[in-house]
Amino acid sequence: MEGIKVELHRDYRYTIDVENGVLEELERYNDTFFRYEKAVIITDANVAPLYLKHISKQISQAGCKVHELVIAPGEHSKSLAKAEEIYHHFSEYNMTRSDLVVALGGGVVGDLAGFCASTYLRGIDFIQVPTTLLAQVDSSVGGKVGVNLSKGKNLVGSFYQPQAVIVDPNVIKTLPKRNFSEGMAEVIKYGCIYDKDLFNRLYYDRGNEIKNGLAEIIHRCCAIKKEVTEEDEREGGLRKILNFGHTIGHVLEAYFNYQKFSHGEAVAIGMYHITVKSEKKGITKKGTADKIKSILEKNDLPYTMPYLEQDKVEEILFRDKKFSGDKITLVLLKEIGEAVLVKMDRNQLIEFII
Ligand SMILES: NC(=O)c1ccc[n+]([C@@H]2O[C@H](COP(=O)([O-])OP(=O)(O)OC[C@H]3O[C@@H](n4cnc5c(N)ncnc54)[C@H](O)[C@@H]3O)[C@@H](O)[C@H]2O)c1
Ligand SMILES: O=C(O)C(=O)C[C@@H](O)[C@H](O)[C@H](O)COP(=O)(O)O
Ligand SMILES: [Zn+2]
Repeated sequence: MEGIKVELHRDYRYTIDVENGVLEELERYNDTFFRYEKAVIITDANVAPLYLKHISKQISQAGCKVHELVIAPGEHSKSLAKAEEIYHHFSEYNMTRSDLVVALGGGVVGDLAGFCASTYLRGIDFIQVPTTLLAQVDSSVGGKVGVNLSKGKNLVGSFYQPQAVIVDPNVIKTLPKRNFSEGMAEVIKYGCIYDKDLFNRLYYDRGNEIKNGLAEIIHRCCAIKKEVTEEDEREGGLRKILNFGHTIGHVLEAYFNYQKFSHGEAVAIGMYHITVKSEKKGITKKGTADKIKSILEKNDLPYTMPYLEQDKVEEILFRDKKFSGDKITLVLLKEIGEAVLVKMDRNQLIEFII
């Protein structure tokens, strides 16, 4: 019998607006909000007192009934237990497929709210309003949503694109310094894997230039992520480069039960450590790791690998999503601005990590 062809078109589009003050002018999105009967804004307890009231009012004024859900801040909220709580709230609010979820917060809120939106009723539209630097340059774009398990980062999730991403760099003014540095780790990542000019800008920056030019830097990072995810939405190949530093980073986060290192800090250590190793193996141009270290130091990010017990590391490491069978694709640098994907087995991987 002849095979049955199912041809699904993927002409899905969304806009990422990066603009200082855009949250003050949310009425620009009235037509979008008006399409929905109800909206549930999910945020955390640090962001709520700063921005929730204002956003809630703006969305209600567009004619959409608003519910507010405030979760505890921190990585531990990115869990199946929290997702289940949120599903119960959705059902109390009688959410239907003509309603909307708004993720107002950092990467934790975005990943969790996006995951709930992608799974409740098999999918409700959602909009990302990222409020950390990390979320503005990375997590709000590209559609990876999910939650952690104690055994590993983002082990449960899906690819589910937002309807819009609304980025107001002004909100970064209230972000604590440590959280700003965490976002810089992902900015540095983009420089390492894709954009030598961006890397050099960070490398030669003497202080205020980055902060003064933040909107432009956020815009550049979103544009890079757009290019990569448009070419490879579901991480079949190219998209893996966005995982530079993350193989080690995710191990560090889970190893210490998401308490010692934040995501950005763990990725910072991962980028430096893997580059030191790949320089030694002759894959990366000499001097690259030192350059990365210098930018990490300047941004108050860690780079030293803590002591880790090998069997505990292996238990987490071998669940990395870049494994296919017994081979993993590791993201390394050829030089600054150019990533390479290298396939290796478990033993070779251990050599890179320990
Ligand atoms: N989906 C993706 O593609 C992707 C990409 C990168 C990272 N991530 C995920 O993102 C998460 C990390 O995100 P994060 O670094 O934004 O952490 P986060 O969401 O925990 O936010 C960091 C802290 O900043 C506070 N905060 C947020 N906005 C603020 C503001 N404007 N003013 C004051 N305080 C504010 C939060 O309450 C929190 O305490 C991790 O779970 C990581 O795995 C996902
Ligand atoms: O969008 C991507 O693709 C990334 O890898 C971006 C990463 O910065 C991000 O931390 C992502 O959540 C990692 O995804 P995972 O699939 O490795 O868990
Ligand atoms: Zn990341």
